[in-house]
Amino acid sequence: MIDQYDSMCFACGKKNPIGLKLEFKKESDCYCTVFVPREEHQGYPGLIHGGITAAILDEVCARSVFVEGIMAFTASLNIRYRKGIPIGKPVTFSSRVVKKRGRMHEIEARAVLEDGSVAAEASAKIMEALHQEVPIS
Ligand SMILES: CCCCCCCCCC(=O)SCCNC(=O)CCNC(=O)[C@H](O)C(C)(C)COP(=O)(O)OP(=O)(O)OC[C@H]1O[C@@H](n2cnc3c(N)ncnc32)[C@H](O)[C@@H]1OP(=O)(O)O
Repeated sequence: MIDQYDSMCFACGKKNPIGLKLEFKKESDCYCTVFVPREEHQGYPGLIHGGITAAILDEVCARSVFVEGIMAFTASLNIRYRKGIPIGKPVTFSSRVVKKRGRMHEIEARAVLEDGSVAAEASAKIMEALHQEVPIS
């Protein structure tokens, strides 16, 4: 069912022709995806556009709630860009839940380069929707 639901998502939709087609996996205490930026994701020459980084950080945060079968929206997203992310090299984006209070999930995420250095960090507030109509099992 999730495939049907997310087919046109810019970040993860398998049918979105201009999408990033990210695939995610859940590990013990985090949720992650690996992305290799291409030239069309560039801002300054040789470096990924910060908006693409933001989109992936947003996705890895919100989706970590969504995969639990909870319809939720990003209420806020704060990013610290520490290093430029080069085109053509794998970047690992991961998130973890820090706190949950009521409908609000506080999530932290990071983008890590091949050499293990942190290129970007994010903190997000992901709010459960009032009407939970998520067509996933
Ligand atoms: C398809 C498969 C892929 C799935 C992954 C998709 C990933 C995509 C993730 C996204 O990018 S979602 C798109 C970007 N986000 C949005 O478009 C959300 C737009 N905003 C909203 O829909 C609503 O504002 C929102 C659902 C976030 C909250 O509205 P509600 O009506 O549910 O809550 P309300 O505004 O009444 O606030 C409830 C409480 O939370 C508090 N609150 C709301 N936003 C807050 C915030 N940002 N920070 C702190 N507190 C906040 C608010 O003050 C209040 O506190 P109290 O209960 O104490 O009064």
